[in-house]
Amino acid sequence: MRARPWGRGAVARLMTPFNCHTAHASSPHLLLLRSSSYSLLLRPSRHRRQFASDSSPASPSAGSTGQSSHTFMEVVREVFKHSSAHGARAAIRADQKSYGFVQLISSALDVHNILCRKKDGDDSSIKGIDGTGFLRGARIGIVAKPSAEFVAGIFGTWLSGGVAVPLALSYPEVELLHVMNDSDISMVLSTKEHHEIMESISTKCSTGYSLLPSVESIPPKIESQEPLSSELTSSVSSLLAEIDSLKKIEGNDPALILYTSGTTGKPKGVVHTHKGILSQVQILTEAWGYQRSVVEFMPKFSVRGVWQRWRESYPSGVSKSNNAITVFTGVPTVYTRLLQGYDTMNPDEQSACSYAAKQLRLMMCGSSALPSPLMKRWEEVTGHRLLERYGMTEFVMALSNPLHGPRKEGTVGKPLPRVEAKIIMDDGTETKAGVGELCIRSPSLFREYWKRPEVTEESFIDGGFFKTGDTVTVDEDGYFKILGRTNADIMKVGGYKLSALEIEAVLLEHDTILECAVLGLPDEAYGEVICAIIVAKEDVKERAEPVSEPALTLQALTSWSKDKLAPYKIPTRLYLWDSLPRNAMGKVNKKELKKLLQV
Ligand SMILES: Nc1ncnc2c1ncn2[C@@H]1O[C@H](COP(=O)(O)OP(=O)(O)OP(=O)(O)O)[C@@H](O)[C@H]1O
Repeated sequence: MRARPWGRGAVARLMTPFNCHTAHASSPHLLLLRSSSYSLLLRPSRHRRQFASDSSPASPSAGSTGQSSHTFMEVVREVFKHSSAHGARAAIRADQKSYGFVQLISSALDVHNILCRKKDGDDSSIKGIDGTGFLRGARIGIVAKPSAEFVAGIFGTWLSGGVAVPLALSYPEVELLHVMNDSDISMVLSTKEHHEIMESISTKCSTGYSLLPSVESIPPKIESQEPLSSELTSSVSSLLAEIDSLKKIEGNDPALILYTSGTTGKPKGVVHTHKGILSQVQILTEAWGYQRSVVEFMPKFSVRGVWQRWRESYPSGVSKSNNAITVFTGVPTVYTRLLQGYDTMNPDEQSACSYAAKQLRLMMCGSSALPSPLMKRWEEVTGHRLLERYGMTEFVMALSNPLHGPRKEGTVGKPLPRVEAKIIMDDGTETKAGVGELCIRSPSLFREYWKRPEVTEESFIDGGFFKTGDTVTVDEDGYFKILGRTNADIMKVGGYKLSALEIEAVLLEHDTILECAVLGLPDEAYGEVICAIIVAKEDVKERAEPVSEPALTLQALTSWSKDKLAPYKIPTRLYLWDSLPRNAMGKVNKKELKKLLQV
């Protein structure tokens, strides 16, 4: 492994307790693309120069060359070059440590040497490697919590011409084996904490295995904006020369395979290209006003940890900290849990937390429907009207409520810049105001499902629009409303097509109901009947249990629903559960629930 490019002293002169932004992604595969799981924290740069949106859409480079880039790695390289001219820049924070581009690139080159076995001078045993040490699209599995090591692993794979396959830590072994075999992984890279398990699984799959090198962090309390020492400048130059000597990756080359969460079937490998990833970064930078920023990972979600981090960012009555968080994004369950934590605090803590949360620039929500009572309560507590957006593994983000302008409750907003959306009805014709399947065309669209050409073909309609499988409608202002997954949330009851999400939204207004899932169960007379699974609020449960009464009866629910839902939309079966089974994304797998309830 290469010696680190600088000594401690040199690093110490570099670092700036800096102002960029901080992001967390709970699931490694979403790191660069969508912080769709539980939180994304961003803080802005003091410098107004933007990472991508200040450039024209076709010219996303960091700006120093004025040339357009075709891959995210070219952008990273430009930023890296720029950093070397203006001093060190932190790019990532995790576990209270900062990591700059220089450290990340240095580590990425170490990864490249591991993958291509340059160190030993031997021919690599990696399947797919060519004579020049280029991986030619070989798949590299990466197992690491959200961390600098994870990022360096991805960058190192890309520098080597490989395709990164992030492997979720939460996968049970059988699913891990499915993903590794399906994507035909050549080598697995993992951090020390997963060494044992990953080495043994790699052996079972006859796959190469190596540890990810650890990334050196920037020592704390480093003066900001200090120019690089001459020693470091020459290290940077040699790193850049090393990168330049590598074979170039092209925009259309595959970069990532992300496995779908499997809500609607066995996980499929979604292949994203370098060009597509770069487009997604540009689109979101423009739509959500991202600036050059530091990404801060919170490897493990903690209610207390999030509130605490906001309070540290904005202490009451004192000016904000240098590392202040400015953007946060989560799935609805995250906001529910944050509010539960808030409710257990004393009034002083509550007011400090509310004050801190109010100071953030932006808070977003997505991945599943945001219940109205949750949206309202969050606004009361933090002053933030959550920006709801819609995304999917296949194109990452496509629709969003606006950064500036009305954020409409119950909708996911309009198409993002350069994204087109249309609604196709059952007969294949387009509707401008009716109900149908949402189809998306976007520069960020995936290329194909890995090794599933038929499924890929079936998923597109003429003109390159991708069929999302979601049933939607659009209002008079062009805001889209998600009615649900066509094959899981759309119920066919006595000739009516009903949206489970719409019924859930109404039920959640009931005082007793904390969470609910509505689904259709087979019925001979009606085709399907509406079934509601309900989790009652804690205080209601506590009152009901001692007197052995249910927290809610079907009769009570029916009479409450009468003036809120049409008669054919009122559930006719009710289950009271202690909790709803949710996957890592906080989603309920209705296909599984249906199987369970039909037994
Ligand atoms: N804001 C939102 N409101 C309602 N639903 C949403 C929202 N954002 C995303 N979704 C749902 O999440 C889906 C995309 O999630 P993801 O790509 O993880 O797939 P999945 O359905 O969870 O899994 P799989 O593709 O394996 O079936 C969308 O198709 C949509 O049904």
